[in-house]
Amino acid sequence: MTPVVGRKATGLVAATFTPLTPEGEINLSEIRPYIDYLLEQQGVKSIFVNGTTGEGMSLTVEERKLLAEEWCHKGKNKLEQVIVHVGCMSLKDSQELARHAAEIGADGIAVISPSFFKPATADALRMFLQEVAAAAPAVPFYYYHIPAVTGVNLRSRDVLEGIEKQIPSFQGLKFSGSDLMDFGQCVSYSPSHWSLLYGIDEQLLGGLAMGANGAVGSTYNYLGSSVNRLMSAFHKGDLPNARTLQFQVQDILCYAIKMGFDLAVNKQLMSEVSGLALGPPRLPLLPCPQPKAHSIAQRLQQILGEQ
Ligand SMILES: CC(=O)N[C@@H]([C@@H](O)[C@H](O)[C@H](O)CO)[C@@H](O)CC(=O)C(=O)O
Repeated sequence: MTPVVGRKATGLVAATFTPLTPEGEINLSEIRPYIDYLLEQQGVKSIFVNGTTGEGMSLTVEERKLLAEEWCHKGKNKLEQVIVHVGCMSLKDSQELARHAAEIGADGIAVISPSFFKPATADALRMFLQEVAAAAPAVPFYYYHIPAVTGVNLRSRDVLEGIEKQIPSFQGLKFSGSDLMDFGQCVSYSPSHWSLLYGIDEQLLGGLAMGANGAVGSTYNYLGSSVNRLMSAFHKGDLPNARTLQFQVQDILCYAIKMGFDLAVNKQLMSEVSGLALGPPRLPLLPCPQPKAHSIAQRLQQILGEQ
């Protein structure tokens, strides 16, 4: 089978939050202004939807389809890439979402490992990924590694072994892990058309040094402009400046962690910084008290103002 070679994803990719109404229903009307905010205020041109930040696993298949469709339609001719996360606990649900992503013209699909019944080996995980990818064979495919959330600690490098033979549409890896040796081994194994996207925002510089082509993360929703400068400084070889900008991200997150940082806080923080009405998270996540997010947003402005 001829390999599918998609456009290589590079630069910053915002892992989007899912806008909900105060009543907890998906709020599609907020998606157009959200895209405009990312482009105009943060200089972020690509998005990753229905992932961890988007509470994809807490949404129904139908809701995920509606959201993916809205992000793709409203992002058309504006965004560079819309990558849709289609991973589910059920292979059948993942295949349904993969087929749907193909129909709506997604630029890529990504799949996380199932985490209730976990794959016992890298081979088992690759077989799962292969079955999902086969449902949308013309759509560039990414494996999404996030061991702290899934509890699946298989080395990504083992998952990538021979993967293009099984998945001709394989396009890259979204690596949200802290094991830079495993990430480095993935980079050194990768053909040049793959895209290796790093996913721990507070240590992006380490990922870039190891060879990441870009980054996917939640904080690029509201720190994109600053992290774009970090990436440019790195690519120009200006490490002191890149480090200063990375330390700012770390200072913001350290403050947020002290205040009790989780996805609910992160989502409310994005609402505070952007002015978008993203609504509450979905249970079992509990809404973040507004003053907490407000305090983090103030610290963020202060730290960014200090540059
Ligand atoms: C566990 C987690 O949510 N990780 C985030 C990071 O962007 C994370 O929020 C950030 O590094 C702050 O810790 C991303 O890797 C997740 C992500 O890209 C996604 O939403 O799919």
